[in-house]
Amino acid sequence: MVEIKHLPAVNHEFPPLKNDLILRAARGERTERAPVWVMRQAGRYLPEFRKVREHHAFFDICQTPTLATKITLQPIQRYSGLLDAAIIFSDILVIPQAMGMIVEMPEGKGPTFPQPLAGPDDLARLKYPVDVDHELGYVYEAITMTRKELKGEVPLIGFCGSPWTLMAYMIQGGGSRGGFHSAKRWIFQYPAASKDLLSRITAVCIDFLIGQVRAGAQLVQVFDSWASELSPHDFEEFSLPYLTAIAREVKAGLQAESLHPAPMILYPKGANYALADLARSSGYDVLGLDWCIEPKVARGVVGDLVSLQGNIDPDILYGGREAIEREVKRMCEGFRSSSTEGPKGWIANLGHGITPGVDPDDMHCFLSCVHKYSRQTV
Ligand SMILES: Cc1c2[nH]c(c1CCC(=O)O)Cc1[nH]c(c(CCC(=O)O)c1C)Cc1[nH]c(c(CCC(=O)O)c1C)Cc1[nH]c(c(C)c1CCC(=O)O)C2
Repeated sequence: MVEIKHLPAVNHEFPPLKNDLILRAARGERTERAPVWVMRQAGRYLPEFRKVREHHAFFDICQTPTLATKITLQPIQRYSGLLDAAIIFSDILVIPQAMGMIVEMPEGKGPTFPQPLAGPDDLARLKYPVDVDHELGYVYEAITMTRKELKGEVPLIGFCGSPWTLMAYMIQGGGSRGGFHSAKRWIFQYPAASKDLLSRITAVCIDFLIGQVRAGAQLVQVFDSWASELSPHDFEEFSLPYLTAIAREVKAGLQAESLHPAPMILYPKGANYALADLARSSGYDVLGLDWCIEPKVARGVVGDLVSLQGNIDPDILYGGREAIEREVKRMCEGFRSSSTEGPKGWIANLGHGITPGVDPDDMHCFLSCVHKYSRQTV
């Protein structure tokens, strides 16, 4: 059982936590089996989500705490006893909205910014400074409500996008389909303005993550989903310093307010070349892996400095039950530190978010297989 040593400044009454597996794994401890959750576990592959979505616009759901709570709980209820964490229903793009940008989410089309940032002069259009608690207070409300409704079954994860990934959307104006050429052009043509923008986003991320913990989040994850667009050199210049600042300032902020020292997870998709540096000096407790690196190689690179999360290819969920079982078994063996003991410092997950076409029963199979194959054998 996890003991919350410091009383939060906002003293919410939350039910006692019954399953702290993910918190222990995040702290690098050995666990009797791997805790498991799945990125985008509350979303379009679930018919119960699509049903709610039929009646509400995407960001209306995010901004309505009762609806966000209901959807956050959907996978926890459907996969009763199989998931070891909930992630608050929201989106990384609420930060650009808080900074004054319009973001739309037309059904089935992905995010759209009608007026993306065209050049450095457009930075003047952004709110500055941003009153994060005011702009994103609805996320905090959803977190507090969800934490109560979870009744201590599993911990609740809060999150935000990384500065680089958010900058990429704010300039590109949409999803990944057309590539991120405009955003990349900024870092080469306007490096100073790019850094100005990255610093502004970083400040919002810091306040937002601290606010989420204050509201009841027990872990936080930073999604650098488009780290894969950057060369190792550019990652070091345009992503890493901002990620590091977030970890440092969030931890300092939590300590200053005597808040729960929520473990911090970084998911730097496609930046496996940076794992050694990230483990040594980024300040995150857990590094999320995509599927392009073998677990044993990743562990070899990071040593015991951090916990790891991941990392099965999400498309394995389209491969049928036999393939799911075979590949989960292989993943569990890859993360095992000895042939008999349970895993140490490992949170099982996919290597990226679950995709909309997955059959929810195949997700069930994935979760059950993690329970079965990650268990200690003595
Ligand atoms: C890049 C990114 C985004 N959003 C997010 C990321 C990082 C994770 C990743 O890399 O996949 C993060 C995110 N988005 C959503 C959540 C909460 C749900 C959960 O994780 O369980 C989380 C953690 C809901 C969502 N975010 C979105 C939906 C579908 C929206 C709809 O119903 O139309 C949901 C449930 C829309 C969204 N939002 C975004 C895209 C590219 C899309 C369209 C593609 C897609 O659907 O995956 C931006």
